[in-house]
Amino acid sequence: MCAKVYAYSESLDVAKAVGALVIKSQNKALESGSTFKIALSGGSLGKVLQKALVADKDLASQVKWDKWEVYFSDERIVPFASEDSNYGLFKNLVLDTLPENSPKPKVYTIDEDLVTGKGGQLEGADASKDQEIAARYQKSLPSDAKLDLILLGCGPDGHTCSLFPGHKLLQERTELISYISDSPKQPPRRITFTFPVLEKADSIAFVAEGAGKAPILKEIFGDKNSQLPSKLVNDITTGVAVSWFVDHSAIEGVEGISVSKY
Ligand SMILES: O=C1O[C@H](COP(=O)(O)O)[C@@H](O)[C@H](O)[C@H]1O
Repeated sequence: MCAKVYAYSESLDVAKAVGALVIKSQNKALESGSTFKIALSGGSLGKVLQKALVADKDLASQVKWDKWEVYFSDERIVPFASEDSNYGLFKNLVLDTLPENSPKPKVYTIDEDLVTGKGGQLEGADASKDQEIAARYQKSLPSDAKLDLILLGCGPDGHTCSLFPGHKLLQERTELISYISDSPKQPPRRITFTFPVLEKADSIAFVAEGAGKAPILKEIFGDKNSQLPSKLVNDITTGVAVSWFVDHSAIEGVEGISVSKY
């Protein structure tokens, strides 16, 4: 495992470091291409992105939104207006706060019509529909499925994206985006990146903060035999650069890491 760990005492400093990584990754992508392909997660990452890309005026001034192509590493199968929507979180905390005249990114979302049907209400669980939602989202990926940067969270159980411990999706090698109907974390219906997409990325960065994450980070970094999803991402050997941006409370008592400052 060669994941780099960047640790800070203050949450704002974590956000600033994540913002600096995003800008560095953006500029690297634009040296050789016309767009910056980034995948975002939901959960606690929402507020980190708001601090990094909106509230921090220096970093915000460096974001070339019109060059961005935004994907979601996982998405809950709920209406966009739901508080559970990862897209809805990014829209509320970042997109809707951009100035009226600001360039806007191209954002790839799941097909909400498939989520709500004609009635506009969330329809019941239906594996074939969730498979269709995943398949359609997979079609929105770049043809080579290569993303420049994937920002991931790490749940208290070690899940990342919507890849949960012990789930068969950890072994999925064909579908780039698959679905889960029985997520152990609410809501139950989700789509998620699978490892073939993660393995193709140029760079992956986890963001994990708070003492509540220390126990799982102890396993992720301390147990070489751990099969936790976040640990398996650390173990990817396809050349993707994996890093962690944490606060000191999240790594309290965690062994097996050498801490840097970004
Ligand atoms: O359910 C989810 O959880 C993970 C981790 O969230 P966090 O709040 O513990 O950082 C998140 O990365 C993922 O996008 C989300 O669907």
